[in-house]
Amino acid sequence: MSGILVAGVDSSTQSCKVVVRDAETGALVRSGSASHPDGTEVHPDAWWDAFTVAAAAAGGLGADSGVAAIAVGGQQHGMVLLDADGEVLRPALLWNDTRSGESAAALVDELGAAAWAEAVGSVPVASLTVTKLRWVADHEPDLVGRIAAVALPHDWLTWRIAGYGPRSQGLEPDLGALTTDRSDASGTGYWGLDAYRRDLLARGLRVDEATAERIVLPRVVGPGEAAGTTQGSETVPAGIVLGAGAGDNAGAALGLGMSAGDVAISIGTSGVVSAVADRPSADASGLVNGFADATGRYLLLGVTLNASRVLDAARSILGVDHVGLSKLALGAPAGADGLVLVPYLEGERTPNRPDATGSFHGLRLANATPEHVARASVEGMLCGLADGLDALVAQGAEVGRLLLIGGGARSEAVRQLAPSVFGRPVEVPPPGEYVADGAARQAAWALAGAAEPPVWTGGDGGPTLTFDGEPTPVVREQYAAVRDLG
Ligand SMILES: Nc1ncnc2c1ncn2[C@@H]1O[C@H](COP(=O)(O)OP(=O)(O)O)[C@@H](O)[C@H]1O
Ligand SMILES: O=C(CO)[C@@H](O)[C@H](O)COP(=O)(O)O
Repeated sequence: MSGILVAGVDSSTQSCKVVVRDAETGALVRSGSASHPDGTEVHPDAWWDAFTVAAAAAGGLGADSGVAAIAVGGQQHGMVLLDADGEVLRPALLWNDTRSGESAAALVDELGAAAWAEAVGSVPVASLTVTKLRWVADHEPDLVGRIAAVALPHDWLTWRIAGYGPRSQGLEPDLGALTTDRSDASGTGYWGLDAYRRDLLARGLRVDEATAERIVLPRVVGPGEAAGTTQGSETVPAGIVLGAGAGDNAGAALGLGMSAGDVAISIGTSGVVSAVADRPSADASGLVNGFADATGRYLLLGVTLNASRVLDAARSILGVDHVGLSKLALGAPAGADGLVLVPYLEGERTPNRPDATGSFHGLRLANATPEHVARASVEGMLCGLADGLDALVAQGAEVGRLLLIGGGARSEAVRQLAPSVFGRPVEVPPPGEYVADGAARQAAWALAGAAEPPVWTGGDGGPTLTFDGEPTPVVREQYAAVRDLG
């Protein structure tokens, strides 16, 4: 142990988690978390409030805490609009807010899917920030002229931690101090993998390029670079080094130490299949997002809107807890005797169906049991992810290990059924906060000023478990037969 500590933050959809680790070994020293409000439209102040509670639960960041650097991983794509006084112009529209589905379709019509994929690595869907800007231009046009800066959740929280904020709260609204990193910038739809595309920002907002030039976009801090140091506030003292931070999926890749052949399957609010790559990708089908990672490489992502909350919904239907749902699911046969859940409970992004709803198919007297409903829920959610894995493979991703992470990976049923649905063994690293860990590693990297991220050996979470099982192709076959029926 070095005695020097670093903090990593995961400001995710449902909560804020803070880990404090030893800068040299990476050993976990303290952690804390706090919930975020429900909903797909959230005032950023709620992220700050949750951060302050989570940081306090993690022992605080005060001068005597030993924390010398901090970085923030965050839910991607959320649109934070600020005016010249640093005031939030409207609640942030989150990645899972699908009201901009028509705006996404319009943007794709205007340029063509292939041109978008070439320009920014992704074809716009409702999740991407640029579609939310178009929605504002079309539905809240009075706001457009007041936009002085556009930021993402991790950018805004980093800025607040640095000590900046709205003038009305007595803070310095220095918009020029906003920072981001390649990974999060690459999810906006107006960053061309090495520079902002002001023309696409202008297109999103329906303004001319001169106007788009005047809007502050966060400075893109390079991997391992420091974004600055904190100014000092009630929660965070002055002089703490700020790492660049990252989009949560890039943060998880860094936290897991993913290399070629590793594919992470994250079951959080979003379901994410991701792999690091040496080259950018441009999937004109729109199934795979070509983002950047947090180390200077790239990240291929297949993302669904429906993952852990499908299990939460099944628990609510069946009136059971997590353990109860697993027991029920494991009590029915593979394929749930023909009962299939297409789990588009929040609309869907992959495939692009922002207005879809979920549906059960194949319900008969014989399979109308809690066990079958539980089984179909777990299998339906996993089938959505398996489709995402296929899309990544079609883009050339190499699949060596499958690593299952996120809150849903704690489910015994998910662990046991995933290998049969994916047709491959699955590794489950010890339960942990891999996004926050990745951010902590970034913080240590920025603090060291080294060329490469630190190699951490202070493992603390227990063994990685391997799950295997006979492939059950019938599960995916019957899912594929009804998936597109609506
Ligand atoms: N044992 C468990 N089994 C299944 N799901 C779980 C379990 N524990 C937590 N979860 C689910 O994990 C989700 C939160 O996971 P997390 O990865 O933190 O999400 P996010 O990053 O989107 O905020 C919640 O929907 C919660 O119900
Ligand atoms: O939209 C994406 C990635 O493109 C999501 O992965 C969000 O980044 C939210 O992540 P969670 O809060 O569900 O972990």
